[in-house]
Amino acid sequence: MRARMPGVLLVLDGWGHAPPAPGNAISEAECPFLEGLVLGRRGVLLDASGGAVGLPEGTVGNSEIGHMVMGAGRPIEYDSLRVEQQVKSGALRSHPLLREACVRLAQQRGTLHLVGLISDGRIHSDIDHIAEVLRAARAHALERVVIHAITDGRDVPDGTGALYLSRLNEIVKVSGVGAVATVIGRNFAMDKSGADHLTAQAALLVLDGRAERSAPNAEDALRGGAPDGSVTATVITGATGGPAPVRDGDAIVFMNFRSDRMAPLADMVAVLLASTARSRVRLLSLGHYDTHAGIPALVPRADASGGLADALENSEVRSVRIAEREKFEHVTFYLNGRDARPRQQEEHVLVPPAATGPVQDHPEMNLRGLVQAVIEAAARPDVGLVVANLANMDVVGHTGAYHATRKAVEAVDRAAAQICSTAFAGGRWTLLVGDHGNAEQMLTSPTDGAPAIGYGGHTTNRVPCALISVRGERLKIPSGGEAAICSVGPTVLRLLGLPIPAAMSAPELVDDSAQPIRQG
Ligand SMILES: O=C(O)[C@@H](CO)OP(=O)(O)O
Ligand SMILES: [Mn+2]
Ligand SMILES: [Mn+2]
Repeated sequence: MRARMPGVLLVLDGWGHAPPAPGNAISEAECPFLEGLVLGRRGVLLDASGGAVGLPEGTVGNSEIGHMVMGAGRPIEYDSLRVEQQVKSGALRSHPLLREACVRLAQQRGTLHLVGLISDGRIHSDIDHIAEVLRAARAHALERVVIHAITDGRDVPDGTGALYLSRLNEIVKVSGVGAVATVIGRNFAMDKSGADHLTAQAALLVLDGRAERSAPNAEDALRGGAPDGSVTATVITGATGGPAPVRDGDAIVFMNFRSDRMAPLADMVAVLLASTARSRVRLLSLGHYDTHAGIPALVPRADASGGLADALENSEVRSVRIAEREKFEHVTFYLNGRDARPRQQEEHVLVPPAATGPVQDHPEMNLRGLVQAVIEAAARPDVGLVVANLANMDVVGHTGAYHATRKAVEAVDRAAAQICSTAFAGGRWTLLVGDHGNAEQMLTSPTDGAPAIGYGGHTTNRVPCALISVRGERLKIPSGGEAAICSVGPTVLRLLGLPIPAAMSAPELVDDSAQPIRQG
């Protein structure tokens, strides 16, 4: 079926809104098109963080929850919220799978290994969850518990790694059990680019204590001057008295609640264990991981089905999903409610990278290729909806490189303007929205009163959402005064002229009073 009113959904990744200020790479960039959308009457501001989308209150948004709730048309309890609920209720500590693992370890004097990102960025992990599992280990009187610490510097300011490792040592001291056995940066342990040699360094460190260097304690592992995310594999000799290789019968708990960046390591660990006669090692993960290994999760995922993808499929409306590598899963798997089933009416275009090397050296990434793909798809009369993610403000923003991020904003501005005008000329509406803030705030104070330092992470700021419509409709915030990016799914369906499923409880944002849509 052809959509009566075809359109384009552009997710401008990391497009948040904040008042003009130093460190606001958007207000300080030359971006007349985006600025006009926000300042003019075409746009509204939407919540993209905390409880409004299904995250714990006060938590910054992220690309997974952002795309998921846009597609689902309602807030979805994110993994971090579910873990937090289980911590509060005590259910995590007494979880049957954890209990079973601990009982076995206690009987056989095995070692519990915890592998996790050590920060409170709360995008992939929270250091407090480690404290909770250590309490469980203590309750079972486990003698050997070791922590394989992954240093962050992306979800929290770079350079704070040592602070978090000393906080971890405090947690260990208070819980009376555990020791940090190894340290490695997230750029190795949580690589998801498919660079197996990076993942392997982390896997061999965890499994066999294999590393080129050692340090007497965790904080000393950071003394080499590398960014926190790039700390090379280090064995800690002090507390554990040398490496703590995984023996058959041990248990490993992956402590990140988010899957995407931990799944490659978890999978490699599973394969290496099986090939080295350690198949009785119990593997568990805090949240559900999309692995081949099928690792049991302590906290199951929330259902995000019944959203945009199902509605498009049911109405037989064709959509084309377009992104560069970094955000490809977001416009497909996550937008579809973490559902990888192929759909007949859906086409995917993976835009290849334009250049190699540090992204801050080519902040425009491959916007040229992406714009071309969007324009080609939008020209096809059989395509009802084109969805594309313009990743630059997030991907370049994460480097913390301010000047490059401004360039990224300017490149996105030009690309979005070109797409909108071409779509408009072809009779299509375009809805533009951020999935969470990033580029609008690139300074932060790590502790109250401390001077601001550079920061490339996500924010809790609201995000702009704007409509360029052929029929002249505008967006409105429903009475009550607030809306979140969960409204994107129903708004897209409304603009396409399709029925909105009951599961999408968020209000659509099309303002009838400005330009009534003739039904039928
Ligand atoms: O890169 C990532 O893993 C996170 C930040 O840690 O960002 P996003 O949610 O945009 O993927
Ligand atoms: Mn994002
Ligand atoms: Mn990001």
